[in-house]
Amino acid sequence: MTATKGLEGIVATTSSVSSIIDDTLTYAGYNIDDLAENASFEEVVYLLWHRKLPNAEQLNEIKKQLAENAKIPQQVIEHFKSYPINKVHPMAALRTAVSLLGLFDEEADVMDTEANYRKAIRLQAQLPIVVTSFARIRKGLEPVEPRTDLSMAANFLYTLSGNEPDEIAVEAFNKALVLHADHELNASTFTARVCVATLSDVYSGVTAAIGALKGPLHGGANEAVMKMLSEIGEVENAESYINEKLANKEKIMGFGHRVYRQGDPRAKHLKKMSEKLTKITGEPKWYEMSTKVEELVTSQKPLPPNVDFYSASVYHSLGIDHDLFTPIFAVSRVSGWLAHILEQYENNRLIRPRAEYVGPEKQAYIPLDQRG
Ligand SMILES: CC(=O)SCCNC(=O)CCNC(=O)[C@H](O)C(C)(C)COP(=O)(O)OP(=O)(O)OC[C@H]1O[C@@H](n2cnc3c(N)ncnc32)[C@H](O)[C@@H]1OP(=O)(O)O
Ligand SMILES: O=C([O-])CC(=O)C(=O)O
Repeated sequence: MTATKGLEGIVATTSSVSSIIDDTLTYAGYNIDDLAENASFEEVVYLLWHRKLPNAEQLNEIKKQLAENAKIPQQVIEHFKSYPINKVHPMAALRTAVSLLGLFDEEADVMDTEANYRKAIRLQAQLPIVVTSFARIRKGLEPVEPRTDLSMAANFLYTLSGNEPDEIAVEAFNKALVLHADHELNASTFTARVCVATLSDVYSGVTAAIGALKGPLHGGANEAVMKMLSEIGEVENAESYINEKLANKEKIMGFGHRVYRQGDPRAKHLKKMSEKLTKITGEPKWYEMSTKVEELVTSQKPLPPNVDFYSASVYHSLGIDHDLFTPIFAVSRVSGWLAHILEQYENNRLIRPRAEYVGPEKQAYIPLDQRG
């Protein structure tokens, strides 16, 4: 038995949710470029869960279900208020809140297909409101109730700021949600599948996935990118900053990918948005600095930017706090986690690989009083 470090190249399951073939990403066969230009996030949620685009009636139905289930229990709000609030990372709060939501869902442990679908709707609807409520409570503000007449993208921005967002912001945020929704067997999705393959419940699967997304080698990279850009500060500092990092063999956040070799197809959409939004906000330096960093990294290493790189300046331009970037990733990616969780239940087998043992062998037991 020989281990493959990081399971690179190992095909661990079949799936019809999304695919990455020859650097092309599709959701249920639909190219991400097409979806990014045309689809609403709600359509994508339906697509991932049903593997077909909804007709008008089906789209209205899922929108209605999501809108009707968006309010979060008061107990979650009270829980947030009890935290050492400024010391808690919003991803930790989200992870805890999803676990808590499970306590107030009477169907949490009901395992039939219909009940699991209803839980998927509730989680998809409530996650954005969990994030925006936490973001407001830590600033001493009351949560804003979601509106039933707004899209998911608009409702997120509305419940975050309390003001109805403009069309450009909603369009950009919707596109970001579409682009982050699913990505084959990434680390958090794999985590979710491993968890529910024990026949554990949907809340456990999503809680586990949030934990995996939090790390800076995965979803946490978008916050780390903004930290790096803030440290660089001005375009003219980029060269010395990046060269020093590369010379010290430090990783540049937002670059590289386990699967893509030629580049992440989502990055170009976020790059375009970054250019547009940073101009609108009068802070083009974030885009200029980002393109300079891209030029410096790619001229020295075969490491194109991934989805996390330009999303940082996009979210910053929308006025979003930097530590909410990864929770926003989760607000979108929960759609993919749920699609994979439902798919896992439909054709389940326990996921239990092997380890190549590299420890000492044939040890004789030493009584406690004889050990050094
Ligand atoms: C949504 C997402 O999860 S997208 C990914 C988000 N994560 C990041 O942006 C963090 C930065 N990137 C990385 O850490 C990696 O590229 C990963 C985690 C995305 C992929 O990792 P892996 O496929 O395991 O590649 P691994 O980390 O083994 O790197 C291979 C080589 O490339 C180098 N490398 C990989 N990424 C980077 C980077 N961003 N900056 C500098 N060097 C890098 C490594 O140092 C290593 O070099 P070596 O062979 O000389 O030791
Ligand atoms: O697929 C991966 O390894 C990481 C990624 O890009 C994602 O989850 O969107």
